[in-house]
Amino acid sequence: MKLEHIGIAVKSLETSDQLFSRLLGKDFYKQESVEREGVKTSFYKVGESKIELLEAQNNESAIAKYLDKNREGVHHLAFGVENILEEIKRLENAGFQFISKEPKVGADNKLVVFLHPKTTNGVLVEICQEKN
Ligand SMILES: CC[C@H](C(=O)O)C(=O)SCCNC(=O)CCNC(=O)[C@H](O)C(C)(C)COP(=O)(O)OP(=O)(O)OC[C@H]1O[C@@H](n2cnc3c(N)ncnc32)[C@H](O)[C@@H]1OP(=O)(O)O
Ligand SMILES: [Co+2]
Repeated sequence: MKLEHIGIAVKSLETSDQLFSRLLGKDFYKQESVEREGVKTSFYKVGESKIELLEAQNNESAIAKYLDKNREGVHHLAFGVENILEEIKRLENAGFQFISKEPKVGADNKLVVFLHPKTTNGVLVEICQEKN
């Protein structure tokens, strides 16, 4: 398992891209929209890990709802695993609760599931695996 990315909820990708490019001294390597999640993302490589900036594309988006109640900032931690189905079994046996147990297509060529923050010490956790 590795820290695959840190997801940061932002109001404006354009504004935050300028800030993070200045902060990291590099531009995003990819921008991608995930229709199902109603988000547009920018990805920045930071060593072995990544920063994922997320802007809501509609009011139904989890990011929109999050920003209705919270200021911009760290939204989730994503852990990369070799086999997401095995990891789901291990985590379920370990007592963690999933928002949905069915892996879905995420951004940056991944399959993703999310654990509910009420079972992860208040931190929204994404589990992701490279799509073959
Ligand atoms: C997949 C594309 C991309 C990728 O990397 O590939 C992404 O990362 S997309 C990221 C955006 N999508 C998601 O976050 C999907 C999973 N999230 C959800 O399903 C919801 O956001 C959920 C279930 C975590 C919360 O939704 P809900 O409608 O229940 O919102 P509430 O405001 O009522 O929150 C309930 C409860 O959870 C706490 N909460 C909500 N969001 C977070 C968060 N990001 N981190 C920590 N805690 C969170 C909230 O404070 C409430 O707690 P309570 O004690 O009940 O007040
Ligand atoms: Co993510």
